[in-house]
Amino acid sequence: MTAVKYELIKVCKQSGARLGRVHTPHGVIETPAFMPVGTQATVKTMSPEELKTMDAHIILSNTYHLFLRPGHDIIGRAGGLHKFMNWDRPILTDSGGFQVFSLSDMRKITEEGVQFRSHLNGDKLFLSPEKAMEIQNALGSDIMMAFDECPPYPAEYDYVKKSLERTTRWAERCLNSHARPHDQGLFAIVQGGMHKDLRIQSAKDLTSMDFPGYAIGGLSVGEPKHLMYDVLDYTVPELPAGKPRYLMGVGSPDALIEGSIRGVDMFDCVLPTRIARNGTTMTSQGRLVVRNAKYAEDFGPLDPECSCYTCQNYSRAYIRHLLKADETFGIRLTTYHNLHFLLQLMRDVRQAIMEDRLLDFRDDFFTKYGLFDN
Ligand SMILES: CC(C)(C)OC(=O)NCc1c[nH]c2nc(N)[nH]c(=O)c12
Ligand SMILES: [Zn+2]
Repeated sequence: MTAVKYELIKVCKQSGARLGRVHTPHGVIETPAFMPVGTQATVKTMSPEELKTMDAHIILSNTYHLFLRPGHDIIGRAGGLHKFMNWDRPILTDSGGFQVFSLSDMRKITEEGVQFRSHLNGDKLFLSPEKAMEIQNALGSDIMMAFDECPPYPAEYDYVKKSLERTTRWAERCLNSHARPHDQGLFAIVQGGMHKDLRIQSAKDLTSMDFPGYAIGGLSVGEPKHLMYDVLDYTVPELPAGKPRYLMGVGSPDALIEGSIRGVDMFDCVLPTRIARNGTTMTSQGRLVVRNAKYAEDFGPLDPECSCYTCQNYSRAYIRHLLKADETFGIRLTTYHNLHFLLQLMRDVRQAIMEDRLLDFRDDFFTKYGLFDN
């Protein structure tokens, strides 16, 4: 019995987007959902209480990083990741495959798995489907990701085909080796680059194994956005309507809306936390770089339409001062606002689906956010 179940609530009559719920051992996720990223067992500078105040239903963490430091065995002995980081809502852990390819060099891929050197101390390490399952079981995440290869972009057709076929074999090994002591859900990851026939082959092979959910990997890797949307247009329909669809690494406001319209239910992205650290914020009027000198005496909030803690209590001038003075509180304020902005955007998307008007919502949002300019 898998304790991760998708409940389809309704389909938007105007856009075809879905409103749903993902039930997990640690609670329910309203979808479409944005998942804040907490790679090293923390959503940078945010406390669990602040994440609950902005009503994040689920956060991400990462097998590769936690395997390297502090070690999944320590976290296991601490009682698992929920206890270790004091987060009692759902956690999704990425499988580490992607991070090996993007973070460490000196790596060697074989059918068995991937040999690589730690990007921290150069230690020779090895990750395989079985190892990735062992680590995620020790972490006790509610949703685990299968061990996959995210091919570089662009990549040769033959390489992408060989890679997706190995990713499918790896997914099967995860399913078979995946003992679910915590009733964890295991999502497979569809690959296939930007090739329609390969994406459909990957989706068909994986859905024939009946996973509790399906992720779409290998996108948002530098391809133009319209190409990502084309891939979604022909890949999402290959996935079962009764299971969640998770688009990995995607999180700009326009991509969250366009992905929801194409039937995606879950998203994650480091964007809101990463750009916050260099003083870039997302507001209803578009991006605002609060470090800019023009805000030195701007005593208004980051976003006049935002109800978050940052916008209720602090001015652009104050936040700019903190960032210029390298005061950590400044990054906490921009991070809090950016995460709240995307979580609020997804609440508005869910409301628009409920009222069958998501396409109208998209047009209004894009006009205000200045997305028709670029
Ligand atoms: C470049 C960024 C990170 C924005 O996006 C991607 O690389 N997108 C793809 C991606 C993100 N996270 C993944 N995890 C796994 N297992 N596999 C993947 O393909 C991906
Ligand atoms: Zn705000």
